[in-house]
Order: sequence, then structure tokens, then C-alpha cells
Amino acid sequence: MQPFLRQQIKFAIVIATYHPSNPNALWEKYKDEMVDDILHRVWTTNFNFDIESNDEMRNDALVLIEDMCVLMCGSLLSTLGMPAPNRSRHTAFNLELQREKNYDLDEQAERVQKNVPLLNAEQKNVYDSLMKVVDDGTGGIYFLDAPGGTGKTFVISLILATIRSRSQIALAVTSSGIAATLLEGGRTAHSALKLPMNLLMVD
Ligand SMILES: Nc1ncnc2c1ncn2[C@@H]1O[C@H](COP(=O)(O)OP(=O)(O)OP(=O)(O)O)[C@@H](O)[C@H]1O
Repeated sequence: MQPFLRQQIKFAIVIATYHPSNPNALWEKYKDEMVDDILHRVWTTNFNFDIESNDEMRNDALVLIEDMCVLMCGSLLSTLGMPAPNRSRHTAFNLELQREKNYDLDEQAERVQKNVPLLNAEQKNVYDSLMKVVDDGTGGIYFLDAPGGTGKTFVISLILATIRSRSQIALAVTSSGIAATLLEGGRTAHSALKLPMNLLMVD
């Protein structure tokens, strides 16, 4: 059993098999304990122990409890006298989202202020063009190519910082793990987008 599910499983057993007289009151009493493990995972993933439990996490706990109740007694929480989870809001421990919302905005803004004036003409052209696409919301696919060491990563990092400094989300995905280490918040596309691995393919 995964240790982080223990509290929710115990709660589900009580609700699904003992049929307490007031399940809703029980949930109100223990709902904060139900998210302890979720909160702990969010803390350790984000290296930020200031994050507090929130409705999103409580909703995630309810979804887990309901899934287990359905397995145990075939009933949804609403029929067992409990609040129904909002499935459309279920984030499945949305650590990715927490992580992307967790950048220090001042730090990002400071980096932008310090580094934009350093861009050379070509870098500035790339930076301005891509930021315009972001600002206009037009989107698109852009390929940035230049000889090694000429500042591609520098520009890309600055674009990421600019977007993040505005509380917007910029995912940095790369094709290799080594490349991912060069960008703040960088992940491989396989990890970030849960791309399937073709283990039979030989490069
Ligand atoms: N405009 C700039 N002002 C100051 N330093 C810069 C600037 N552009 C790039 N650099 C620095 O130059 C070095 C090389 O830049 P960077 O790593 O971005 O190049 P790259 O094109 O991504 O290289 P590679 O293709 O080898 O990965 C880095 O130390 C980077 O911080």
C-alpha cells in the first residue's frame, strides 16, 4: 500500500462499512488530517514548506475517498452522506501545477530587469518576436538555431522568466535530461507530458 493513501483508506473504510450516523461531521472534523500526506508531497516536491492546505487538496482527498468507497461498497460519497467531490476540479495531486505556480515572482522579475538590457541585437529580436506572440496569444512553433555558445539558452531562460514573472505558466520541456538541467524548471518532454516510451525503437 502506498503510505500516502493510508488516511484516506481508513476514512473510506469507516464511511463505507461502519455507516456512521453523521459522516459529514466526521469529514469536517478530520478533513485537514486527510490532506496531510497530500500537503507533505506538495511541500517536498516544491521545496516550499510555506504552502498551506487548500480546497483543491481537500477535493483531491475526497476524490480518493470516493474512489475507495465505490470499490468497497459501490456507493458515491453523496449517497453516503458526505460532500461530493468536484471531479472536474480533481487535480490528482496536481504537483505540476503547484510547481509551475510556485516561482518567486520578484526573483523572476529581477532576472528580467537585469538580463533584458544585456541582450545583443539578434537575441533582442528573438526575445521581442516571441514575447509578442505570447502577448498576442497567437501561438505557433518557432525553431531557434545558432552556433553553440551564442546565447540561445540565455534568451530562452529570459522568455521563461518574463512569462513566469507575470504569474503566467511557461513549461520548459526538452528532448534530453541533460538539456533539461540547463533551464529553470526544465523537464524532459517525456516526463512533463507523460509521453509513451517506445522501448522497441533503436535510435
Ligand atoms: N547577452 C548576453 N549577456 C551576457 N551573457 C550572455 C549573453 N548571452 C549569452 N550569455 C552567456 O554566454 C554563455 C553561453 O550562452 P548560452 O549557454 O545561452 O549559449 P547556447 O547558444 O545556448 O549554447 P549551446 O548551444 O552550447 O547550448 C552563457 O554563460 C550565457 O550566460
